[in-house]
Amino acid sequence: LDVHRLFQTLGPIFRYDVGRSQVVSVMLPEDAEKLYQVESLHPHRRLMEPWVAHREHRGQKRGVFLLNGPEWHLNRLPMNRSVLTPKAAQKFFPMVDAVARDFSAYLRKKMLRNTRGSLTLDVQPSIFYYSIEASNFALFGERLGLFDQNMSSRSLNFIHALEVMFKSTGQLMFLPRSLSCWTRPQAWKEHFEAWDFISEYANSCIEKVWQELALSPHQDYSGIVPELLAHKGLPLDAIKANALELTAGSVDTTSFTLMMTLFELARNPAVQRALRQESLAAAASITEDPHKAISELPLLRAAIKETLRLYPIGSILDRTPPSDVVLQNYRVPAGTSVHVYLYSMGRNPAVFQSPERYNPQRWLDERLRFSHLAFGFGVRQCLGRRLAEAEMLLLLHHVLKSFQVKTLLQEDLKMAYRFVLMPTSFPLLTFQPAS
Ligand code: HEC
Ligand SMILES: C[C@@H](NS(C)(=O)=O)c1cncc(N2C(=O)c3ccc(Cl)cc3C2(C)C)c1
Repeated sequence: LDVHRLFQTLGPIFRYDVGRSQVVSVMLPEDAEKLYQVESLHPHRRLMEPWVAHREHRGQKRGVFLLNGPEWHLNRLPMNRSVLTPKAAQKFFPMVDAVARDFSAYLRKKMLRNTRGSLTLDVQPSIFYYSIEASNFALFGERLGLFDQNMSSRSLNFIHALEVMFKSTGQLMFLPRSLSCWTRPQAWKEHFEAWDFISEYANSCIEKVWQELALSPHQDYSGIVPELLAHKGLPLDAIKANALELTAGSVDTTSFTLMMTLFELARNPAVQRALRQESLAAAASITEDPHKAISELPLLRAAIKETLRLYPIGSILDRTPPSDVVLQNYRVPAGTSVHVYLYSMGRNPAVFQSPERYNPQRWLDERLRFSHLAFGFGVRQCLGRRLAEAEMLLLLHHVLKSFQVKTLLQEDLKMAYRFVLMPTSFPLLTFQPAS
């Protein structure tokens, strides 16, 4: 938010020094496009030092997020095949769909317990459980049953470990370790403990699938990680490192985007009604083939883009261009770290008309060039994009088809940057059968 104010006083580009390193900050689509045009086959991102420190301390390999250069490329290609291609999506959409339907049934069951036939709750725990349940099923082919029993302690501990890891990341990522190990020793301790739990959680999921496949080689598709293990496109320790990123990276990202979408739909009933109509019309064909949600729900896809415009959970794109690049008439030398601020881009009236309005239709009406950057750009864009879209599209489709969501709160929510951009608090939402 400070950077957002800086752009308003300094203009669309500025440079600041953090210790020894310089960062150039931009927020216009044209500058993001220039970075895309000069990037190499292995686009370079500055690494998250606290995360790398943990991997080195534990002698663990790194996943694609923490790699650069040829090693990144060697990992990214087999990962794309199992996670990002339409062929892969065709296989895991039905698995996510089953979980989204269970979530909708779970809401209905709780609604029927209420004499007024409505359900008012803090939706955050339920949404977090949904994204863990859906991702675990798509990744490992196993249902955790989080909607059946009440809050399982193992998943609660996993969510808590992620929360501690993200919070300490936000505290440590802007300072060199040589400094922060003295100024924030407690944050480092919490950071490593959280990572140890997260790694153990993800590794136990992989060990179970590894053992099952070793004992009885399974022929047909049973999830993303079994596919990676069967294809042998990567050594086991590289698969473990990447599966850790997919497991841990699929919780807060989709959960907060879903929560912010439900909140905006609750305070924009006209938009919510239009989406309900679209979902009711598409319901039959999505029942027949859940992957059709991609083509049959254009307004809902636009609503997700609109949520990510106002609340980009990955709010800073980071590139180190391999050659000099001119941004806003300044020559930025090769090797300079450049940040693209999506929060400021999304709220810039020069880029989006009446930016404060939640208006998904804008994505269907206007030609918005290089303006949907919420998943990044180029070959280094978000690896989990298709799984994220599946989880968000299908949950919203099944919920909006059957229920209306309302809230008393009409004011904007205060957002905080804890590596993931997230709301500092979240209002009660009320679900009722769609009238
Ligand atoms: C299942 C895992 C997963 C999910 C879910 C996921 N991501 Fe990602 N995302 C990744 C990984 C892995 C990377 C690192 C890719 C790389 O560096 O090659 C990444 C990278 C990114 C980047 C940086 C891209 C770039 O060009 O530098 C952005 C932005 C991003 N994700 C946004 C999102 C958003 C927005 C969502 C959901 C609303 C999301 N991600 C959900 C796994 C995921
Ligand atoms: C929030 C946004 N930041 S970003 C990548 O744009 O700068 C983002 C987008 N997509 C995925 C993530 N991940 C996580 O949350 C996460 C947790 C633990 C691990 Cl081991 C790996 C991850 C990744 C980086 C996949 C984060």
